[in-house]
Amino acid sequence: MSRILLGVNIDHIATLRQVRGTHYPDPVHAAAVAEHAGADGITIHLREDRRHIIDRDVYLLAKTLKTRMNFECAVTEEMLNIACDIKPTYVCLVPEKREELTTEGGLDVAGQMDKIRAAVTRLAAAGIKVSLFIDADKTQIDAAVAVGAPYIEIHTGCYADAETEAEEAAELDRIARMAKYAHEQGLTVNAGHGLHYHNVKPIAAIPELYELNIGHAIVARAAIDGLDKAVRDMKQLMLEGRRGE
Ligand SMILES: CC(=O)[C@@H](O)[C@H](O)COP(=O)(O)O
Ligand SMILES: NCC(=O)COP(=O)(O)O
Repeated sequence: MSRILLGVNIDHIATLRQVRGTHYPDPVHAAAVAEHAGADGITIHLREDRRHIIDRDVYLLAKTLKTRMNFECAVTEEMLNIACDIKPTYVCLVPEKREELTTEGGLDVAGQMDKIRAAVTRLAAAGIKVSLFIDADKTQIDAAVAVGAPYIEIHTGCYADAETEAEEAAELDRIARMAKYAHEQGLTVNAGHGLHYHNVKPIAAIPELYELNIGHAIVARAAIDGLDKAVRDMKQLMLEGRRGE
């Protein structure tokens, strides 16, 4: 049985911080905890609107991570400049829409080959391993090979959002077939988006997948699992305050 790796996406630790403009919770701290718990890598998405991860996080994490950074970003001059400056182990190029709630689909590599090839070439020249976040689609896989990307990440959002068992099974089958196809083309194949504790096992069973990137569900689980201690700690501090301690 081959190994499958977990990249923990900590974007939504930063979301909690940004919605209140506080200094906590700190994604740098969260990354250290995730690494201690066995994360094989840390994924962050520096969105152009800085809605969660901010530049300060990226630069600090580049210094503090013990594993490796998977830096997700849009294909813009600003983001490519930051990537080449910090030189993470991986850069995953993703599509971005300003108003979207979350990433809605894969990058259209086939529709902008020259632009993506130039970005891949530039990042590779800086010593970065480049991944393309794409749908489980043969045309996009062929395009990823053609532009010289060594990695892809298959967008699992359609599988995660499936409303019926039949739809979910069809999406799983498509992801499994395309992971095999991409692997046969020489690509290292990752997957992610929308994976959670009830849908991850069938995806993890696909033998060609090298790593899964999972964030929202892990952060959500942490909030519930940590709530008991968090309430107890607050009550204890209140008691100490009342006693004048
Ligand atoms: C590309 C991807 O799937 C992740 O970066 C995800 O998008 C992070 O969460 P948000 O979409 O909420 O920024
Ligand atoms: N690229 C997918 C990712 O990093 C995590 O996505 P999600 O688990 O937060 O939906």
